Amino acid sequence: MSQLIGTLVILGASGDLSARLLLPGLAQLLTSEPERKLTLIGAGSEAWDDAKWHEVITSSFAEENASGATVASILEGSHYFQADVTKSADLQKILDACEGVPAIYFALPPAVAAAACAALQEVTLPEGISLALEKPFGIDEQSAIDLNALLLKLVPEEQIHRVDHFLGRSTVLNLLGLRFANRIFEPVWNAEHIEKVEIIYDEQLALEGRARYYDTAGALVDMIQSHLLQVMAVVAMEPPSTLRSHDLRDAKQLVLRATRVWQGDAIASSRRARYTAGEVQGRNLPSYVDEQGVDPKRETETLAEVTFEVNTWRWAGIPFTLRSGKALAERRREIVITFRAARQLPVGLKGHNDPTVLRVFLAPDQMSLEINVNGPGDPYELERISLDAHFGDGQLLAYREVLAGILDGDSSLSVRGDSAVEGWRIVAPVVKAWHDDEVPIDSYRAGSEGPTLWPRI
Ligand SMILES: NC(=O)C1=CN([C@@H]2O[C@H](COP(=O)(O)OP(=O)(O)OC[C@H]3O[C@@H](n4cnc5c(N)ncnc54)[C@H](OP(=O)(O)O)[C@@H]3O)[C@@H](O)[C@H]2O)C=CC1
Ligand SMILES: O=C1O[C@H](COP(=O)(O)O)[C@@H](O)[C@H](O)[C@H]1O
Repeated sequence: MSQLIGTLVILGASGDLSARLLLPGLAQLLTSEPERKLTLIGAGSEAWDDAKWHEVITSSFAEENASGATVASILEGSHYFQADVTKSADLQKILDACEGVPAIYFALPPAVAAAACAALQEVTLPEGISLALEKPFGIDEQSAIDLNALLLKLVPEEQIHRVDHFLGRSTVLNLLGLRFANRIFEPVWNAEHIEKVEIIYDEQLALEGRARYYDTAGALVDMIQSHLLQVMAVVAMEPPSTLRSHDLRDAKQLVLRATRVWQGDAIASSRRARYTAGEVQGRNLPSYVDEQGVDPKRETETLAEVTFEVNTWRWAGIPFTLRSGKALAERRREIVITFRAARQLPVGLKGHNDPTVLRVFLAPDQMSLEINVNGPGDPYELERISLDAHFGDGQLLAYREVLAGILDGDSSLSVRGDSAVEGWRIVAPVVKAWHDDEVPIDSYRAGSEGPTLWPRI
């Protein structure tokens, strides 16, 4: 750890991301690495004072049982600024109060974050300042290109962190270790031996009061355009020679550049649906369209599934299906690699020649390898077993890793500008087909496994 940043400024400090994810992540980081020295500044439109801000920090830190001298000093030295962060004068005042090199975290709605970046053009920026932006980065390919151009007028690429907390996950690093530190996987990690790849992120959580953002995004933009395509890029990348930022990001970008909707047919290779009233884990949920702040005319999907192809020598012809949805029966967060079945079973072996399946589970980090063995009983009869393993500590918060990257100036796990644009390019045909109503919006009961007619993956 060699920390470059002296002050972390959270713009949008009164929002959900700040209280629920950023502050607990910071608490975990500072508790486990007490040698870090940091000043924390919060800014937002709410008329809070320092006392109210300290209350918010204290309550978020308590969730992680934060303790230690750094944690105490954070509270003591932290200030809150009521500000309109789209005004240069307000931003200048905040930056003038920073100690050491600041990092600005834009925990703001995307349009406000873009306006705040525009306002930074009129501000004197301290040398070395880092800018951390949340997803969605822009609202389409062109706006992402424009936002990149604006950011690059302010700071060099190395000082921009386009946060994708799925890349902060130790699971993704575990995936690299699994693939590249074992001789048994890499030689079969290709179209010759793999039949299909699925990346599934089913949530039991529903809208959770986030209509203001979610109703204009939907599951495709919220999860597939950003997080799941990034995870797919890690699954499909060529072996990087180092884990340094350039190598890792180049390898991911090569995958994304080669990716398009399956057979170029956005209508046939995508599905969308929206939940109706139901019960999830004992919670009664209204229909999505009846949630406060939702405009039913937008036809926002809460479940999206899209199949892509990666047109490289390694992957040509292999479907990569990405799915994510809310208010589903089960929480499923897994990467499923289905291998091709054995070419031929020796005559005499009975039972199914089921393909080997490798499942990598995301948070908590686990894996299972489902294989055929000659189990107990009839030794000629094949049986299915699963070799299960837990990767290290499943308790690390993704935002702890995100914040560590920002504070240490390590952008290897954040999304590079060209990658952010590529994500929009890849999903654009699906966005258009859905917008033009060429793919019907199905429905599913909250607490179910999804629309009954959808094949289960
Ligand atoms: N919440 C989550 O689970 C996740 C969120 N994200 C991303 O994080 C970002 C923020 O999301 P979230 O926290 O949920 O959103 P919220 O709406 O909860 O918070 C946004 C905050 O920004 C403030 N704000 C808006 N406009 C201004 C302004 N002009 N000046 C100062 N403050 C302003 C809001 O204040 P006010 O309410 O007073 O307008 C609010 O405190 C989004 O890009 C989202 O996609 C990413 C991953 C997960
Ligand atoms: O970015 C987002 O991610 C969460 C899912 O991530 P998790 O780490 O909280 O499981 C998702 O619920 C949310 O809609 C999305 O904006």
